[in-house]
Amino acid sequence: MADSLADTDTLIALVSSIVNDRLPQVESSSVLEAILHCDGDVELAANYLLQNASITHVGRPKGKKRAHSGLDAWLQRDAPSPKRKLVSRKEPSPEPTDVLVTRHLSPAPPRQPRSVPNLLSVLQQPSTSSSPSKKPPSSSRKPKPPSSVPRLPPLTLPSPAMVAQHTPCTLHISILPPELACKLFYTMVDLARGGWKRNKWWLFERMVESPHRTAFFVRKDLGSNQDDKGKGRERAEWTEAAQYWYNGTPTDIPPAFPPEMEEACHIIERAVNAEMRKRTRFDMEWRPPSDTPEPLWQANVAASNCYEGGKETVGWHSDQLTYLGPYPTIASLSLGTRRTFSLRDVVPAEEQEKRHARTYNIPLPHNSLVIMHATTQERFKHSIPPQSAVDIYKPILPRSAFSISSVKSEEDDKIEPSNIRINITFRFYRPDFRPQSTPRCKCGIPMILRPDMKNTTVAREKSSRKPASLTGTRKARSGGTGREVDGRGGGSEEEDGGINGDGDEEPEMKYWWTCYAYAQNEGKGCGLWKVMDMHAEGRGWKERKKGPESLE
Ligand SMILES: O=C(O)CCC(=O)C(=O)O
Ligand SMILES: [Fe+2]
Repeated sequence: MADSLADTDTLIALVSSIVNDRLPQVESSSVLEAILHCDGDVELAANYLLQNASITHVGRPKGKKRAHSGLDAWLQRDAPSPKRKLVSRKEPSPEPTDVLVTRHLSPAPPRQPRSVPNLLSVLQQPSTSSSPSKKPPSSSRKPKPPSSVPRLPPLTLPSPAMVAQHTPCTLHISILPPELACKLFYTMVDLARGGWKRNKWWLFERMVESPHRTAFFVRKDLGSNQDDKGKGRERAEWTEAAQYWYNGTPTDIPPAFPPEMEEACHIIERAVNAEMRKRTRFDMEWRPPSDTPEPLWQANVAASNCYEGGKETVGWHSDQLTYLGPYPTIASLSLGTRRTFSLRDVVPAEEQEKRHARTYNIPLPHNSLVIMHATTQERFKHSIPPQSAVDIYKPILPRSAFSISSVKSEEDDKIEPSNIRINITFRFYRPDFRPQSTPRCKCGIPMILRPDMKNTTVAREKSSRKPASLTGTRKARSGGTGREVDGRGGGSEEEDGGINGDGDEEPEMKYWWTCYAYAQNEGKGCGLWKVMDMHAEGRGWKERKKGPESLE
């Protein structure tokens, strides 16, 4: 998916391009690990890699032309990079032999003052002007807390209770009947082997590739009360949207959910709706029309990832909201080998001098579901980090128990241990964010929607806002759920404004439409961005009430 890969994979490609002269063979998992250790600081991560590769002299070999001078020039324009001395550490002790082993970088060096813009903030923050602009952000250096503010170590959240306490997610163990989970695992592994792709996109002058394989599915039986024509139109539109899962690459018509996925989806929908009914909702969240029997949440697409071994990863990102809209709920099923799902909160601009972000690690066993509730995409980034070792997953039944393949072999009777993790994210693409409504940039390409995670737009507008709204913003950020649970059920539009009161408790999250052409257009785009305006764009349940010209 375009969104999910842009952030950290952008960093990976940038760091790789810097160290490439000296470390042409460096693996993306090692680069990623260096970036994680160095908190997203490109230069520090590059130096760290070079240091770990026992290269003592940082600099360019004489006479060798740098391949990406444009990018380098851009990186260095802000501040020249001084040479840094980094401490070299030892490799960790050898891993046990019954697990997969990949090369593991040593712990992070002591942090150094930054001299190169942090690419995460540069790439994600538009300029402070609210009009469309292609100017890069004026301030790329984030304020940092004084050294007296403690850095909180990563916290492992092994239980559903701890996940709910610290994050806006819920964890559901053994969500599917064991046989169904096992069968779905086999089905997805076979599909992945049959041709799932690594996402590819342009980064400046270089084509980069995701460190895992992926696929996108559209649900055939949407179960809504639309007629066949309506359903057909909706399917066609989401098919068009599918290419954005592949970073804007035009794609074939995505396949329908396989039967096992459909069966799993029904169970997952029940769990998601039960959970959503316990939570209050945001004004900008989706509400089904009051005259339909539709549940609060109904998956109409699914994206799947296959990670083979501990080296395959997905970098820090929040999911692109182009079709999900604000405050989406995403249900993420894990099958196969247990991997760690990491969440890290994004510190808003107004708190950046007061606290550090914290990483939360959730081990996800086979057949577990993480529901990323509203605010997860707005307040946190998530990743599947590389692991030096993974546990082997042993399916409970052999393939032959399911007659999955038409050609039977003796192998089908054996239970093969696996180092593969399959992830399926069930998603609801909103009717009021359907592709025909996506604004286009000057390149003529649909833009992508991203949340203003750092609240830079709100911070800018602070002076013109009423104090109650500020309280609401903070309230929604604190605590695990990111909002108050009032135990009310339902939450159809008839409750009219009651879901978050008069809006005072709703964080004033802003969203930006940004040019996305660069991902496929050899790294070139127009850089256009603009703030999304639900009202002016006719989106959301309030606009739906206003009449026929609205989007639904
Ligand atoms: O594999 C996972 O659990 C996360 C995948 C993910 O974040 C994504 O596909 O957007
Ligand atoms: Fe994601």
